[in-house]
Amino acid sequence: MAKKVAVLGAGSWGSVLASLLDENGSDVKLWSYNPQQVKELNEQHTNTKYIKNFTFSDSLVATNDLKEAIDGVDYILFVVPTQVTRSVAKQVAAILTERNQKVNIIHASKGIEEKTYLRLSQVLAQEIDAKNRNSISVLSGPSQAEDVVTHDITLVTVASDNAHAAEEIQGLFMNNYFRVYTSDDVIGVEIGAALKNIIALGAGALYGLGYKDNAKAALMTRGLAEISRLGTSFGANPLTFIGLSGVGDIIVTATSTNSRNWRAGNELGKGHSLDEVVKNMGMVIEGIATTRAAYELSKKRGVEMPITSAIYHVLYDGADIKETINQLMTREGRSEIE
Ligand SMILES: NC(=O)C1=CN([C@@H]2O[C@H](COP(=O)(O)OP(=O)(O)OC[C@H]3O[C@@H](n4cnc5c(N)ncnc54)[C@H](OP(=O)(O)O)[C@@H]3O)[C@@H](O)[C@H]2O)C=CC1
Ligand SMILES: O=C(CO)COP(=O)(O)O
Repeated sequence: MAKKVAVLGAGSWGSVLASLLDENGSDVKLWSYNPQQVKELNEQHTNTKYIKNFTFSDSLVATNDLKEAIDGVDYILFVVPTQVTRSVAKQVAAILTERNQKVNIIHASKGIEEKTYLRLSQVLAQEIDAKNRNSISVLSGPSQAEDVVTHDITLVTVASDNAHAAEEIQGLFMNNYFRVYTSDDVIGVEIGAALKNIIALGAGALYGLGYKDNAKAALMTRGLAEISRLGTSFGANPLTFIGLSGVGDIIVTATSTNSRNWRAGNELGKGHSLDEVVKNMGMVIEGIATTRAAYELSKKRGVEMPITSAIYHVLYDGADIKETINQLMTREGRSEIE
């Protein structure tokens, strides 16, 4: 029997994942808090603000009513921006508790919550009572929505606290263009996914400033080194960082001109202000808040993260980008592997 899935968040990624699940035969409800967007999805079968030149199948149903969206579902997939995940989870939790309903939770968002420094599986575990959930899983990897919607070959990972749930979710999403691997390293997958956005911002900025391929490779490689340092300090498996949600996602996000983080960095590199960049993007640029969260987290944990720190000072202290790059390059020499 078809699994019932509620997809919460109808931005680029939520609507494309909902479409993929619908295509795979799941019974999908796509929830958006924006009634205009729901109307457009149900009547025109388009989502023009977020996914250009694409018509969704008329079997994909959107709703503005959260109670209706999650009624009787097997899975709830959260795909709202990181910093609003807690508020949506609170609303979901109240409904599940009232109905005494038990579900499997998945999220596909990429970030660290500001102030609490929590990964999203931790946020969801705090908000949704254990008696209302069987499992919490994260779906992540190099997967630009714009490429998934055109059926480009895409490989991702589902990491879970429950091996059986990971395999079920793998089956739910897999098809001939979307291949899913399982993992038990929730910490590594979430940290890799969240922090690669910082590196994508940096890669875009380097490009905007006129730096070339060597600079990009340097940033991506040393960026991954510091992400791994932070991740392993929390107990992540180091091998996760050379997998899809580590190096894989850095490659796509730090090189794709579709990446919002890369594009934002590029605009900053060309001299535009952060306010201007955020205003013109009209979509979430997760790396901005996650840079601050990761910077503060690295200080608290005593983990050295020079690239994150440099990008933090550019974003939040108005530091000059060229001068910041010069400071990074002229630090004392050291061994590559420490
Ligand atoms: N886009 C991609 O290719 C990929 C994105 N991701 C991750 O998925 C997550 C979502 O990204 P994406 O879909 O691209 O983001 P978008 O900016 O495209 O869309 C965000 C969606 O969230 C909605 N939203 C904003 N605030 C709230 C709120 N308070 N409550 C409910 N809904 C809200 C927006 O509605 P409104 O329009 O009304 O503001 C919009 O529908 C991010 O963490 C991102 O890193 C992961 C892999 C790929
Ligand atoms: O995470 C992504 C691809 O894997 C999408 O990144 P952006 O949010 O930068 O577009």
